[in-house]
Amino acid sequence: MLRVSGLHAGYDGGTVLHDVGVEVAAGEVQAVVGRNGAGKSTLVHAVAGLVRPYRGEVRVDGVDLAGRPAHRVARAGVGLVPQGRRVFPRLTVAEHLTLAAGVRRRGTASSGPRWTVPGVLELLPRLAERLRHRGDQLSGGEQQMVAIARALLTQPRVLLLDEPGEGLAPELAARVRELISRLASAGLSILVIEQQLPHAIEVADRIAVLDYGRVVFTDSSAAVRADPAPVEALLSVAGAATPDGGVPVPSDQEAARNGSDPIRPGPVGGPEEPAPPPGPPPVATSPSTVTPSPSSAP
Ligand SMILES: Nc1ncnc2c1ncn2[C@@H]1O[C@H](COP(=O)(O)OP(=O)(O)OP(=O)(O)O)[C@@H](O)[C@H]1O
Repeated sequence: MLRVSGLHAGYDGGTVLHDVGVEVAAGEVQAVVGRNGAGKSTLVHAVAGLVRPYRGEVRVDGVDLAGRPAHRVARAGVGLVPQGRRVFPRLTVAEHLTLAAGVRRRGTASSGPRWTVPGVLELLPRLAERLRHRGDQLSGGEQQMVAIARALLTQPRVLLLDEPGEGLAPELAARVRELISRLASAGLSILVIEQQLPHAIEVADRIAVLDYGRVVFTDSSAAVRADPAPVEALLSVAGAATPDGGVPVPSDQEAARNGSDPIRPGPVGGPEEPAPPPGPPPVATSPSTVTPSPSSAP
């Protein structure tokens, strides 16, 4: 399982994530939604070891990985499907898979499925037809499949997906969400960044909203489906660019919640400051409805 607690992270001394906490049980899908620039990718990168947290814990099956470099985090069982896929243009699909299969995981044997190249090709049959194609000859969907296959071949217990449907045709994005559900059924803990709330509700067991680097809402997808208004309200200001295309001005309440002045600072907000009190939305605690089934590998 993945347990992130008290996570503060950012860039060049500026803080983007403030006291972030999130838990993902084995077999569970946790979606994180939030407005542009809320810190979603930073969260994924901090978990994956690509951004070094200032403080806080990133525990995978009880072992704190915070501050370890990305390759060691990967070896400890965290797979990343990055935003934009990051497929190598000159390598073939087969080469991508061979490289990934060569990454050895340290530590105890995985309780989940052990992924092999034939296994991922069975899961993603389209790739079997494209083994000789180079990265730059693949469609966006095929590149996404390569990115997922590559992550699975590192034998993750935790899978992080940063906007996996981005740039894909709706039908293909829906297939990726189906695939995510199947991977969770195989026992993985999955943290997925989703831009669209309906997609998050569809794919996830639980939803968390990140706003200005803080978790301001968390509840089951079922609860959000039944009453999406609170989350929609948190996300709605997202598109509210000012008429002149400038920086949106948060309400006073929002500014108070963020402990900042009403005009949002740029990417790095100066030296790290003590986190102001957490925002008002309650943090729900309803349990996951998913039963892990590690033995049901696809
Ligand atoms: N490498 C970086 N160096 C400095 N600042 C960064 C860097 N990456 C992101 N940021 C800043 O951190 C903040 C959070 O960015 P992040 O990419 O985590 O947000 P996001 O919620 O994923 O946004 P989006 O939905 O637009 O992808 C933004 O203000 C962004 O400009």
